[in-house]
Amino acid sequence: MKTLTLNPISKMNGEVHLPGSKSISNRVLLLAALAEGTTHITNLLDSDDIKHMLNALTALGISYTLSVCRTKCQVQGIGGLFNHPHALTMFLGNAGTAMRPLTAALAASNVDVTLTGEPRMYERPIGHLVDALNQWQADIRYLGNADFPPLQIKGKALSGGKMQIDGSISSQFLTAVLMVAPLLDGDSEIDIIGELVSKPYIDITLALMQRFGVSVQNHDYKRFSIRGKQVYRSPGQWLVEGDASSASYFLAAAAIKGGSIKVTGIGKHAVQGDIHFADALEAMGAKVEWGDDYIMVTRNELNGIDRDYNAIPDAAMTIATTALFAKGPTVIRNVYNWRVKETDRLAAMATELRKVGAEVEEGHDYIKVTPPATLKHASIATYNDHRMAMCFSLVALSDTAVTIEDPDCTAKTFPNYFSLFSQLAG
Ligand SMILES: O=C(O)C1=C[C@@H](OP(=O)(O)O)[C@@H](O)[C@H](O)C1
Ligand SMILES: C=C(OP(=O)(O)O)C(=O)O
Repeated sequence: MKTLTLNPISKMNGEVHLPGSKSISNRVLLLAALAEGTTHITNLLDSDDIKHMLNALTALGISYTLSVCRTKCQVQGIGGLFNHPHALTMFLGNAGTAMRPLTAALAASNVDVTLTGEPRMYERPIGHLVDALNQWQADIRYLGNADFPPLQIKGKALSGGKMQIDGSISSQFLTAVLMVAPLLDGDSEIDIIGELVSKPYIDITLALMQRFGVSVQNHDYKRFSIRGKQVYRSPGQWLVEGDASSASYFLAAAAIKGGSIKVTGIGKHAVQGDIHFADALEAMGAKVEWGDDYIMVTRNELNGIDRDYNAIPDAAMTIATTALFAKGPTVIRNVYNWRVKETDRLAAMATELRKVGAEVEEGHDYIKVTPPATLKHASIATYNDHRMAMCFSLVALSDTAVTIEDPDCTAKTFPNYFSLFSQLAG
């Protein structure tokens, strides 16, 4: 297996222009395909998750042109739901932002599609979404285990109406039904069962739908009302914000071993909740400066903090390895759904943090990290989880090297992460 050893780094400094947000890239591609008009997207993310969405759109007959660098894309919208005469099979890798929204959009389209993915995708639950769509009389079958992909979808016109959806495991299920609801014949009223997780991702969905001309009434994240028979209209140009989750590794690196690092492409007005990772770093002691199009972090003494990270589950992983450099313990709370992402992230994080010498308490939905006096060299297993690989690069900001197994797993969201990270070292 390929490994990458990062030698100890004494200082991190510089500026990074962030690749486009994964969450926004895949939403905009889908909305642009369903909209009337042409959407000219710039700063599109070029990574595996986005390739899966693009391949799905190709299979469905959507016309688009992609620039050579794959960060500019011009999408010709079809002004409504998909319509494809032949049965299709689509491989969606491990991209939640492709699998979940496409499941809802295809269930309401004139298509016959089998959705497949990587082995881990077959362990990531989708039952809450399928149960919800069944209340609208969708025809979706499990081809493997009940409640998990692969799925067979015989799409047909759905008329919307009342729906109850469980929001306690993933917000992506709600995102999926919100995006399709305006295109149905009838009005929809969606009630959330349980406490909705990862709420800021719903804000991203609603903000993007708004830019495509459709508004949703949000009753305190407990009920959503959407009129049917609407049309998405392309806003014309779309500049994708930088990826705030990807920014977290650089901002944490600055907090630990700056100097200062400035990330550009996101700023104080960004729509992604993960920009608030910078608030957590500030609460730990780092200095943070916010601009319209940048966030800059400067090193300071770091202290462990105890927080609820339900709103920012992806960036919260970066707090777990930043904790190795803080005084006192750090507690990351209310992240049960780490267990159903690229790997069981609570278990993986606990195992790998212990390898570098940390004392770790792994709870049902939290992790407590107490740093060691000195870090130990270790070979870090990454579980085909891009964020495990990126988080553990921070261990090199010590007097100890770190070896990252299968570093190429960052291709899911950030193929050139390690080269950008190394450029800031010195
Ligand atoms: O909607 C999105 O773009 C995402 C929502 C989050 O998932 P959950 O809602 O499952 O927590 C996040 O972890 C994922 O990386 C992207
Ligand atoms: C959970 C993640 O991905 P997905 O969009 O596949 O859910 C992630 O990127 O951390």
